[in-house]
Amino acid sequence: MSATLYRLASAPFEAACHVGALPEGHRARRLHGHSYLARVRVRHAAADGPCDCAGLAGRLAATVAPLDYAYLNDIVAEPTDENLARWIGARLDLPGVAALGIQSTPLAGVDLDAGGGAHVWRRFRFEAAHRLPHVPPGHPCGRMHGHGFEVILHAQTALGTRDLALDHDHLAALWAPLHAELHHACLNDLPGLANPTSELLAAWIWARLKGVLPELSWVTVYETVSAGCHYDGHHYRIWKEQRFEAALQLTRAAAGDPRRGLHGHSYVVRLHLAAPLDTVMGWTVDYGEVKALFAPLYQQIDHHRLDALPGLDQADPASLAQWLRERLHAALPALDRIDLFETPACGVALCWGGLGPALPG
Ligand SMILES: Nc1nc2c(c(=O)[nH]1)N=C([C@H](O)[C@H](O)COP(=O)(O)OP(=O)(O)OP(=O)(O)O)CN2
Repeated sequence: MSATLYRLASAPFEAACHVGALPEGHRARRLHGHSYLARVRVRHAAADGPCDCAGLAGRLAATVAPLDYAYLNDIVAEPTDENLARWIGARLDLPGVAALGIQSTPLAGVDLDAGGGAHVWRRFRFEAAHRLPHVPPGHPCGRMHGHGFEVILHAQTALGTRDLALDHDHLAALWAPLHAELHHACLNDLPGLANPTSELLAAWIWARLKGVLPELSWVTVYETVSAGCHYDGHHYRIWKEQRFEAALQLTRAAAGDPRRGLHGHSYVVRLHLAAPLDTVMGWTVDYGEVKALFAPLYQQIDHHRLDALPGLDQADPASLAQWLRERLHAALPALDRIDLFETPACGVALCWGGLGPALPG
């Protein structure tokens, strides 16, 4: 199956603003400040040459530099997240931009797609207990345990020429009654959540909100910091994330590029899988099983020199993601996307499933 490769990059900036486009009395009409993060996802074709995600991260950082420690209203008349994303997109001036996003806090942001759509998201957290009643004896999730769950509500809407797609506060207001039910609860005790897997929790939240939020496009549930599930009303997609530490040398980098010499990174790899729900277990694929099936490959890359691995003489993120795909597809047939970050600011997403790339990433 052919795959689509995206370069992913992000760049932070600190800035002050006030947003007059919001209704009278809204707190963001007052002068305030944010630690912003700009994010971009750019489609990369073989004809584009080497897939240099660090180059993209550098270009994005240079593009947002005029916004750093600035009063944004001097630069963008109405500095909503949507307008900041437009401003950055126009100056980045790159072909193949699939999404350009701004998060004004770690809890909220918006991504603009190439078709003029706005994808608004807001992150929430609740602390709860649960156990999974149908797992085999001895499975750790069969015991009563708990998590600091995180949920992202995603809303997709056409933006047109508007300054603002949807106020994040609207998502927060709709979430509030669910938070009251879920926070400090035992999920198994809630009606409809007798088997509270991430998948069934995401579907439960979807069923509760879709009627009052027609723009709802995905619900994301982070069960732990490293694993979670997306649900869009039809499809379940899960991910499992792992970190690894490795060295490499990019012998084909341009003359003078320090990456021609030995260097290293703390990598993050995120494996995404799309599969139908197992109606007995209430999940798609067990996160623990994904980790176990990845383990033999993980042992080859963690605390190793990547360019010494058989079949991987250039260990740039795109080549490494492809290398992992070739070695994982037999063990994990539901795998349909691999995200690989060499730093928090730069990486790739290799996607070959029928569904578009789901956030995060
Ligand atoms: N597809 C699903 N798989 C699993 C679910 C689930 O809801 N859907 N739930 C669990 C457990 O509840 C467990 O607490 C979380 O799983 P896991 O990522 O395996 O937990 P760890 O944090 O312990 O993982 P490590 O990476 O090994 O630290 C299991 N599977």
